Amino acid sequence: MTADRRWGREVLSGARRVVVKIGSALLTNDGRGLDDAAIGGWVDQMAALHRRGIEVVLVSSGSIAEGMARLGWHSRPSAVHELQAAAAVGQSGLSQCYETHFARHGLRSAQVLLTHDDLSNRKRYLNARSALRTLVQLGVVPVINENDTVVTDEIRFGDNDTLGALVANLLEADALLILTDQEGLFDADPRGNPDAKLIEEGDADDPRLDAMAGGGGVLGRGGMATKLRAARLAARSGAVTAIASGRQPTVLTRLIEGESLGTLLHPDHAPLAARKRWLAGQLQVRGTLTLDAGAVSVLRSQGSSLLPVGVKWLQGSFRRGDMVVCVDESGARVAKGLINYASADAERLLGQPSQRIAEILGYMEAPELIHRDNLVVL
Ligand SMILES: Nc1ncnc2c1ncn2[C@@H]1O[C@H](COP(=O)(O)OP(=O)(O)O)[C@@H](O)[C@H]1O
Ligand SMILES: N[C@@H](CCC(=O)OP(=O)(O)O)C(=O)O
Repeated sequence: MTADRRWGREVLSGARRVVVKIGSALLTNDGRGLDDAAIGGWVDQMAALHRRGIEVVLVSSGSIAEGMARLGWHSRPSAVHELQAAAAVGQSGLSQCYETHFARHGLRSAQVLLTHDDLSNRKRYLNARSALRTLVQLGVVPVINENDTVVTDEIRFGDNDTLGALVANLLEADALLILTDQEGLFDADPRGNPDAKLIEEGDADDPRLDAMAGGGGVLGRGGMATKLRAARLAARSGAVTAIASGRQPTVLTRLIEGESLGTLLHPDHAPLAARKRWLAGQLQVRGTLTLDAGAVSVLRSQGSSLLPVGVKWLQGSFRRGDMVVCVDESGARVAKGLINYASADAERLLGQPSQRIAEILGYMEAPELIHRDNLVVL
């Protein structure tokens, strides 16, 4: 993957707006509260980027670890309400820590806590976008985390890599810089494979990367699997993703200067329109449609709407307007979109030409199951 040199590191040198994500594996002293000195070092680097005129948005984990330390808890609780309480206590500490360090550079920071709902409801998504844009225009560094105290397990980002990518989409950032406890993405998890080799550069959508990226460590949540997924999401708005060690001295400045450090994952396609990116970022999917080969081909090659005639099977219980995923006959994901019919009605339309919809259902909402404006090919 390093042999293909069509990309180049210089893309980072031209970045005007970056999202920096700092993971749990780095932020805490082995799970015992925040590593204040290390955080101070990253803030120094972010301030240096800011001085160069680069807009910086930070996504930072660490609330639960800091909350546990403040509450004197030695092991991570498993009960949700305890985790939520720890997050509430720890988030103040996290915010305070960043504020103090940014203030040393004369910079203001702002705490922004988001939930999946904030980004899946289109109105709230647009609100979040304008608030964040305003903060950035004011020269403030937004410090974003998931609002762990109010989210339920069913609908959460869980890992902050995904949140970082969605923020990169939201703000059309040029780059997502993920700092973690490894030098980058290796061809196998270096924890169990001492001979694993660093992937220096690649295409975010390269399917060969899937087998390499494993799960997370004790403190982190998603591991490389969620970082790879984040790179793919970020690529949808044209952002390049760097995954690098937060322990490398001046890692952020060196990345921006184009130094060969960590892993760089490039977008392989033109950025999607904002609405399609929003669709792609939706995590909650209510049903699955299995498409025949013809439907898969027109969706992929022509960006067509999905008609009932091309759908073979359906799973799940959903309402009109819910998000469903479309797969091919081997189960591989092809597209996602908002469906025009509830599952009970959609079921009756499978394999049928659109002209028969009114006759079968007694009404016709639309000739297609998913209109192409509401469909994103994955
Ligand atoms: N192919 C891989 N290359 C590098 N790290 C990997 C790989 N697969 C799994 N990992 C693991 O991912 C971990 C980093 O992810 P995680 O623990 O979630 O950290 P963070 O809190 O920074 O998101 C590493 O400690 C590493 O053990
Ligand atoms: N939102 C959580 C962090 C989630 C998390 O650990 O994510 P990650 O840093 O991607 O492994 C917190 O602040 O504790």
